[in-house]
This record gives sequence, C-alpha cells and structure tokens, in this order.
Amino acid sequence: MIRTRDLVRTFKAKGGTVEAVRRLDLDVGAGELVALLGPNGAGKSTTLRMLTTLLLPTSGSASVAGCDVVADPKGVRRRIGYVGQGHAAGTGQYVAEELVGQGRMYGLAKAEARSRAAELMADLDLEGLDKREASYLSGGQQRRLDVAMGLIHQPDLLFLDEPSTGLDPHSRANLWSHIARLRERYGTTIVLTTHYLDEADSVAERVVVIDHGSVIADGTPDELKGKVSGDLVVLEAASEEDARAAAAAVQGATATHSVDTAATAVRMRVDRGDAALPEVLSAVEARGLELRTVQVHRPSLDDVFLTLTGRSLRESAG
Ligand SMILES: Nc1ncnc2c1ncn2[C@@H]1O[C@H](COP(=O)(O)OP(=O)(O)OP(=O)(O)O)[C@@H](O)[C@H]1O
Repeated sequence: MIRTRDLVRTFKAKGGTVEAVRRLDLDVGAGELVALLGPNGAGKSTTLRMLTTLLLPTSGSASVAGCDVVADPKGVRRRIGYVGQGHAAGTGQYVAEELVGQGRMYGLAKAEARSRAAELMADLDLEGLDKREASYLSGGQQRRLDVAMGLIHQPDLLFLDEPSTGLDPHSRANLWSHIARLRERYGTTIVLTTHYLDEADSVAERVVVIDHGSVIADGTPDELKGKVSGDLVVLEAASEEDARAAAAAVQGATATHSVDTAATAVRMRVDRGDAALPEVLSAVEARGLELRTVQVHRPSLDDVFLTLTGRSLRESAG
C-alpha cells in the first residue's frame, strides 16, 4: 500500500538546510495499522505530507495506493483520506453539510454522499448532530467528524496526523474504539503519527520509530520491546542474605542478560519474563528461600527509544 525508497525532504532555513526526512524506506501492507512514533521534529509530519502529496519530495521515491506521489498525485488523493493536525471542518457549516460537501468534492453523487455521510455519522457516534454547527462540537466530536471527513470517499488508506492530541483520556479511548470498529468493517489501512507512547503501544499493530528523519526501528510493539531491552524480573527476598542466595540460584536456572541485587531485591534481565518465571521460582524454592513479592516489568516503547538513541522520548517530545 505504501513503499518509499531513499525518500528525502530538505528545507531551506535561516541557519542552512534542514534535513527533515533522510533516506526514509517505509513499506506498509494492505490492512495494516501502523504508528509512526518519534520525538518533536523527527520528520513524521513531513513524511505524512509527502505521502499525501501536500509536499514534494526533494529526492527518492514514494508510491501510495499504487500511485507515484510525484507522477500521479491526483491518483493518490483519490485513494487516500487525510486527517491533519488542525480541524478539517470549516466554520459556520452544519455537521451533515460539511460531510456531504466533502463527499461531493471527492466526486460522489449527492444521494451517495448523503447516505455515506449518514452511515459514517452513525459509525462515529455523531448521530443527531446533523444540524449542529461543526464549530460548536466538543473536542472529541470534532475529531470524530475529522475522521468521518477523511473516510467519506471510502479510501483504501487513511492517514491520521496526531489524531488524539488535545483530547482527554476518555475521548481518546472513544476515538480509538470507533477507529477500530471502522477498520474491522472496511479493512482500511491506517497510518498514524502519535506522541503518546502508550497509545502507539496499545493501538498500533506495528510501530515505526523515526528519529532525525530516518527509521531506526520497525516492528510490533512486543517485537520492539523484546528485541531491545528484555524484561526486568524483580524478586523481593526476606533478607539481603536471601537475596544474594536467590541471585546465585537463578543464575544457573535460566538464560539471563544480567542479575544483580540491591538490598533485599534481586533484579534480573531476561528475554521473556513470563517464560523465565517458572524456572526462576523453582530454583529459588529448591534452595529453601522464600520470596515476598515477584514482579515482571515489560519494557516500554520509551525504553526501546532510550536504548536506541540514549535519549528518552518523553524528554525529547517536550
Ligand atoms: N516548512 C518548513 N521549513 C523549514 N523547516 C521545516 C519545515 N517543516 C518542517 N521543518 C523542520 O523539519 C523537521 C521535521 O519536522 P516535522 O514537522 O516533520 O517533525 P515531526 O516529527 O512531525 O514533529 P512533531 O511531532 O512536532 O509534529 C523539523 O526540524 C522542522 O523544524
């Protein structure tokens, strides 16, 4: 559905040239839900703007929904939906008018635009708001209207640029459950950018981590976390002496990246905490040691970013 090779975009700025996107290779298959994750200024929006034909690449190639973004931008636009960071809805128009107008703009016949608008309003929980001015909608309703606008022409591929920024947690969750439903129903491929680590983790099937304009990691959230950091297992022993004995016991029991003790705690890094736990616990028990608590911490996507770049995504996101 998307294929970019050596995609580059530079901007002329006061202090010289900014390389917003550097030789970016990205492949997205039909039906995937992919999140582009990266700190401020990583090049996510610039990438999205090239893929949606709003911005010409400086060099390299990009094909979207079977069309080249430079040679056939109209073809791309017909096949995609784009929900940008600002609100797509104009001022003073009724919700239904906005949607039908958008459909007409994409060449739908009036009746078709109307029925599609009604269908999307039902799907996105906007029923009964036909005659409400779009500018009077709540933040969550506005964002759902934006998504409806992006889907009115039944695109194969939907781009969402930070769809949930500015929404409260309830509205965010609500927006995602609607998007998940729409995906199930229409099989739309979705590419989104987000600042929210937990959101990329829970919503996306695949996360592409971008830093300084290039892809630095790509995989399912679990793959990324598993590959880079491993899980942290923390055993709390009854005494420092027990902790040292437990550390010695677990070392031979399972494959570990590291084992150390801090006071009464034994901290160990293993590939999969859940898989290692039975062996770890029986090794400790065999020595007659008692544990107070056992915890398995799965690494977060922030740990992944930290391991790859030495920086925290939270700090970088600002
Ligand atoms: N029109 C422009 N002129 C000059 N520099 C630009 C322009 N647009 C983007 N940039 C620069 O390109 C880099 C990438 O910006 P981009 O907006 O793509 O990042 P981003 O990952 O989307 O960040 P954010 O998460 O803050 O939206 C930044 O250094 C930015 O300042």
